[in-house]
Amino acid sequence: MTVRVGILGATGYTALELLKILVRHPEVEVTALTTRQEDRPHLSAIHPQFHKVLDLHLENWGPQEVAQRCDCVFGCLPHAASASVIPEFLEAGLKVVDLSADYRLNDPAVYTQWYGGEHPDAERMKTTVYGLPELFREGIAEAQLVANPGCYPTGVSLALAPLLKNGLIRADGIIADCKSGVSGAGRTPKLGTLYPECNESFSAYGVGTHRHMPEIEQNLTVYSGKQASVIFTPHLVPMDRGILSTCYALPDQDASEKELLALLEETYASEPFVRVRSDLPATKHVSGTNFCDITVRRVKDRVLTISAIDNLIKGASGAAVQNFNLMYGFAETTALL
Ligand SMILES: NC(=O)C1=CN([C@@H]2O[C@H](COP(=O)(O)OP(=O)(O)OC[C@H]3O[C@@H](n4cnc5c(N)ncnc54)[C@H](OP(=O)(O)O)[C@@H]3O)[C@@H](O)[C@H]2O)C=CC1
Ligand SMILES: CC(=O)N[C@@H](CCC(=O)OP(=O)(O)O)C(=O)O
Repeated sequence: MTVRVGILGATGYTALELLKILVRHPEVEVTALTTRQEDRPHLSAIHPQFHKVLDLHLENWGPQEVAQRCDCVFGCLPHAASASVIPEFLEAGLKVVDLSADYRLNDPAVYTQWYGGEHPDAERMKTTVYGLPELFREGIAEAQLVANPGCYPTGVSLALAPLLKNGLIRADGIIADCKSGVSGAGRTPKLGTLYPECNESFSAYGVGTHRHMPEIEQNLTVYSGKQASVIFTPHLVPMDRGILSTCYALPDQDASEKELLALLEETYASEPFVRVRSDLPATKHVSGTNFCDITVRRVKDRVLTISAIDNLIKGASGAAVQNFNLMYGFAETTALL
């Protein structure tokens, strides 16, 4: 079976990583790439990596033109822009994996509080399946629309959720201290991601206000059944890619480091993309892969988790293909290992 795939927002970084994976996918033919540019740029002019690999032009197509050529689309658009077009693809019968934040939260009021403005498709967001298979596999295979998780919430939730659910850490007082490479901010130019602004500099941003805080809390709360409260602080690190998340939690039971590690190992024993390890994860160990590496430590009166992902792969495009594989009944690891 060949699935005809389109990518919306094909000039960006997540689209680039998606294409690198999809050209290796035996069941996929890429048939549409969109941009707002009017001059039909060739793919190799936008992403020179595909010179003599994929002979396609990017087109300023709307949903109807894309829907005629595709069975499934990956949405690589900014939030709000995404939800303004996705309903048309769903009405045309296509499957959609949305990499934006538009369908991740399940409460429209929380969306309005953190993203501003009314959600353009509020009823649908309440019931959209959240595509983090290791924690919420149920429903992905049958879903027409899957909300791909945020990059920071992926690393943090995979590390903390099993410990919380099993009563090993408390739901209150959690701190998630996270560092991201600059590609996390996308390819669209911004002052803060210009080379002289971010090179040789390490800075916090979005302190107390970052929109991934409610997404992390939602994941932990839904998975564990306990109302989680998290202080999330992201930092920008002068590297291309990768996220390292160090999380601090109060123990709920006096479990040893060995017991904490054993719980994580047991939880993820059959998960191909989560590697629980006793040594310390690093972004370099997962760069270019769909792995999330996790460890856990007891330090004084705290439990610490440390996890590493590639923001563009397990934090975005790799996870999107993992969801796509589940939605079409392909082996979950297809094109990803
Ligand atoms: N970068 C990352 O690590 C991660 C990103 N994400 C999310 O994935 C999505 C894509 O991210 P990323 O690829 O990094 O972003 P980029 O900025 O690299 O690319 C986004 C693309 O969307 C198009 N676009 C921008 N604004 C609009 C608009 N108003 N209407 C329609 N199209 C628009 C642009 O294409 P053009 O100008 O050619 O029209 C642009 O190339 C975002 O929602 C992002 O938040 C999620 C997880 C991780
Ligand atoms: C370094 C950097 O800027 N990272 C981005 C990551 C967000 C992202 O891409 O996720 P969404 O899909 O939820 O927007 C940020 O903090 O906004």
